[in-house]
Amino acid sequence: CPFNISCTHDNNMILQLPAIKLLVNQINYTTRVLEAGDPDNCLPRLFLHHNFSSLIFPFRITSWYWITSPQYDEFTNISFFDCSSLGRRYLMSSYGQDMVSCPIYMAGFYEDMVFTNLVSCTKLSPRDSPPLILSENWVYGIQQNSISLSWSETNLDTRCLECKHKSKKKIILCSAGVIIGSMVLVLLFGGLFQIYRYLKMKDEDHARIENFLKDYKALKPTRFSYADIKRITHKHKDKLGEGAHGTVYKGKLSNEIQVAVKILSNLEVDGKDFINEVGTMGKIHHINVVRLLGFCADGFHRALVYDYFSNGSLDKFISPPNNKDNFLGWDKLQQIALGIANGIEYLHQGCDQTILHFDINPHNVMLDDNFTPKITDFGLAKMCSKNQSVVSMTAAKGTLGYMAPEVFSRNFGNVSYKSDIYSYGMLLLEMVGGRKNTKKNDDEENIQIMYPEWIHNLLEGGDIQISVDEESDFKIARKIAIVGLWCIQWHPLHRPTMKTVLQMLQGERDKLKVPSNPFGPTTSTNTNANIVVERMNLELDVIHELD
Ligand SMILES: Nc1ncnc2c1ncn2[C@@H]1O[C@H](COP(=O)(O)OP(=O)(O)OP(=O)(O)O)[C@@H](O)[C@H]1O
Repeated sequence: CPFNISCTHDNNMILQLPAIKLLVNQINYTTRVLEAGDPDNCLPRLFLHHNFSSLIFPFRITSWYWITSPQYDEFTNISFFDCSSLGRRYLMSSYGQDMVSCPIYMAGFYEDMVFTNLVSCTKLSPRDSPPLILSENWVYGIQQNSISLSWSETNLDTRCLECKHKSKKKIILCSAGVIIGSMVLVLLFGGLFQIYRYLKMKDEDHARIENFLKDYKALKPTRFSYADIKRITHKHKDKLGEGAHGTVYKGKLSNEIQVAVKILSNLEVDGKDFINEVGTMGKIHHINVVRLLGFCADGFHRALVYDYFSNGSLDKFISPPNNKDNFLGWDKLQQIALGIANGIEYLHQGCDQTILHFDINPHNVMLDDNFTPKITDFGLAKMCSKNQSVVSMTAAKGTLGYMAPEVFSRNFGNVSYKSDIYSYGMLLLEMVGGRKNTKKNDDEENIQIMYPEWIHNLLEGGDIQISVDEESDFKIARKIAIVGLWCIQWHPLHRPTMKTVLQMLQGERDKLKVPSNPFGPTTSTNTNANIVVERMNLELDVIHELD
């Protein structure tokens, strides 16, 4: 269409022609005439500047009178006046009508200048356009802001004249449609999102379970072939050390985890240590217990695979505090003492069965990168039911210097979890004193076990061998020493449980009572006293093997 008819929101019909816009008052499709006006109420202005007939193409200007009786129509020369200085409603047209809001006045040849007050207006002479001659009826209509336009059936498609204005009903329907559509969309997307979330959750659940099962499997020690062990240790390339039961090598699992592999010596024919180690360590998990990652039982070859600890074992760090190279500091030593106590408490109380280690000593405590202690070497461990207070033992076992007296002889009482407490006490005293409680004789064969009497001297203020720079350090050293002394009481009944040990280590240090010196008041400045065999002169019971 060369023009456009649309409807405004206040239900007005607008005829948009290429250069001008007219307000349509009515359309008669039968007579093919529409009546229109200037939206600004000033049709004369459109005639002043433009060749009007070209502006309204394809419509033609027409008159109702002319349509009905053209013989009455008279044509006249047109003049234009600018009456803006008069203001509105002042001008009277020759037809006796008020002129409203249009400052331009279109006057016919016979216009009464005085009556219409045109003498007060300025006459305009349209420069570009030729002199305009219009019918009187048109002039009247134009002054009233109304003009009739006709179209011929041939040059206009009637569909172009249909108002595209949406009716209120349509708007309501449309809005309702949009709202309902949006709601349906929201519900649809909401539903889809819920389904997506549900599926995602299911996926995550599945992945979680898979990961759990993977971890769960990894928690159980893996069985390796000897070929695996050779591959893990790169054919025993990196030796970490050698103990009584075998040699330890550094290695790497396929997932780059560093491990320590203990290859048990073939001399160990009955394999009890191996069974003990796998049987106990495979079941337990605690921050202060070394994790057994795997084992190998392949023909005569037996091996145990543990987490690797770069700081090695605690014994490396037991040295007099004035040896600054290896000394960890009293705070760290206290943390280590607490960690080991936690580990032992877990073994005694935290599992289905009580696990007695029987070989607590500084060699069997590994230190991880943060110096968190990890108890290892469960070769001598024994599992017993929780309500079993006494353990039958067929032979003394453990490491000299840390073995409880009752493990040597029943004269001192029954073997029980208190035997581990004794070993732990000895370990504590070694940590405080930075010295061994065993001494090799000249022949290197006989090992003398020393009672750390020096500790009593220390606590009584007589020992000057521990160098502590600060008061707080001295308090830690004193606390560890007192707890150590309680743990190494001759009689198992007098030793505290691990729970009590933990309370003592965590509690206020000043409140701890020093246990009595088993040797009575002594004037000796000797820092060690020989235990059991020499001072107590006790006869040891022979413990018979039962099985
Ligand atoms: N998991 C580990 N990570 C790093 N080093 C380790 C690990 N286990 C053992 N070692 C080192 O290997 C060496 C030998 O250890 P092993 O436990 O065989 O002997 P031990 O504890 O010294 O003596 P024993 O056999 O009498 O218990 C030690 O120096 C120890 O520090």
